[in-house]
Amino acid sequence: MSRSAHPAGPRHADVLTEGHYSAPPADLNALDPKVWAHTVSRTDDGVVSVGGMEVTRLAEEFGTPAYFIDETDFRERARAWRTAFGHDADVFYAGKAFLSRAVVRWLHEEGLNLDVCSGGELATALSAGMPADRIAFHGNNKSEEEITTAIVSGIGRIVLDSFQEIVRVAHIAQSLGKRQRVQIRVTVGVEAHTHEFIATAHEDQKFGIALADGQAAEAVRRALALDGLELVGIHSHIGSQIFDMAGFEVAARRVVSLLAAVRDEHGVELPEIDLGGGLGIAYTSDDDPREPHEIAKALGEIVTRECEAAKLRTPRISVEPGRAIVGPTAFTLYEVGTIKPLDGLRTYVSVDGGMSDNIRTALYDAEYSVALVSRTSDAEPMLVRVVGKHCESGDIVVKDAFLPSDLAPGDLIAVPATGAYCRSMASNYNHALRPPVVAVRDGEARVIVRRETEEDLLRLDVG
Ligand SMILES: Cc1ncc(COP(=O)(O)O)c(C=O)c1O
Ligand SMILES: N[C@@H](CCCC[NH3+])C(=O)O
Repeated sequence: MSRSAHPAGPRHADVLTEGHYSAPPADLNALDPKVWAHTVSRTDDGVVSVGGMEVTRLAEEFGTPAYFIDETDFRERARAWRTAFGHDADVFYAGKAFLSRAVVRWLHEEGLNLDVCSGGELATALSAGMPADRIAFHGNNKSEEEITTAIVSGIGRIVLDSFQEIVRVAHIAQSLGKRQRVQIRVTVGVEAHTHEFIATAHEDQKFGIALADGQAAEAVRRALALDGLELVGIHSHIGSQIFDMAGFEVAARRVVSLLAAVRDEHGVELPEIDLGGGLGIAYTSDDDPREPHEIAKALGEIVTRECEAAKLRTPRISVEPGRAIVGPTAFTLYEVGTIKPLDGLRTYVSVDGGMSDNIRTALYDAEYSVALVSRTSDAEPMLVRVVGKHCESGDIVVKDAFLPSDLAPGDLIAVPATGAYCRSMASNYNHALRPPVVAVRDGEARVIVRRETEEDLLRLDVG
């Protein structure tokens, strides 16, 4: 990302902080469709609307901070993934990105499957009517209780993450008189180009069983020998917020070579491979994500080519996009509070939320965009840092951005692309009340996850 001098005069931000900022956009009132949900636009009076509802009205009715999710956009993106992969592949939405019962129903209606990674996500999915056989269960440390519940519910597959878990799941399934469909998660030894904390295919991290040193082959050997397991495939997930397809290509190639090795050793052709999620989205105008049909085509071609070369039947492919479906469909609406210009640096704009509703900036140095949405402005751009109200100097929502210099307390600003890993990673730090998620569609808004109350907090405090 390029750096530029601050338009309003001499600034020392370049030397004094690690912030990265582009030149201010030509038009601060413009909303880049790359980062905003599909139905977001400005009305003639300058107020931003989503799903046919103006944010000023939404703020009045639902308060701030709040997440607004564009249901039409969510459904369109889910459908685009399903149709891109067609009948020969399955799309499992990764519930960790954001899960609620309404979301489960939308997914079910749009024909997607679901990946869960905890008993809580499984309970949410089942309670909203997702058929158990369309659910996959992930995690590096599933409890015996979670495994039992999953098997009893008739879950479609459990993704085995370690040697110990192979034995554990087999034992539980057998004691329940069942044979559980499973995949083995392997680490293919790829360094995905993303933040260290969200890269998962290199060896020195907690997920999966390494392909290296014959470990994955040994895991297959053990799984095939256990009566409680029906080994149906191999799983790889290389990390998250990735734009470069090269890592997926290497992963696909290595997984197919394991399938060939399994066929050669055991005479068994495993019928499935899962290539995980991890596809990046646009958080700022500098990001250029790929469309689902491009991704589907690229992955399908590699797998087919590699299988032909290895004389294998092409396995059924599945993928697990989370962020790429839900991320762009929501924004967080905040009310501006204190505005503090720091001479020679930037202006700190405090909002009524912060790291409790979006931890990603503090955790991953994530970049976001921001816009004034309750009105337009022709004022000069000012370099801002949007910060929350928590007791941390790292409580930053948007590290570097431009907002109009006439910004005032009471204005509404919105941060787009907060559908993934914001509400799902929200916390009660400083006893913050987690914001609601409001679904907007065709001029109607309804709460799908309500705002927390002080009673909710106190209910857990039984001392
Ligand atoms: C196993 C697995 N599948 C799918 C996902 C979803 O990733 P993303 O939201 O980046 O698509 C994750 C999270 O990174 C994951 O760990
Ligand atoms: N929570 C991460 C992604 C990790 C996904 C789970 N493996 C994020 O916000 O980007």
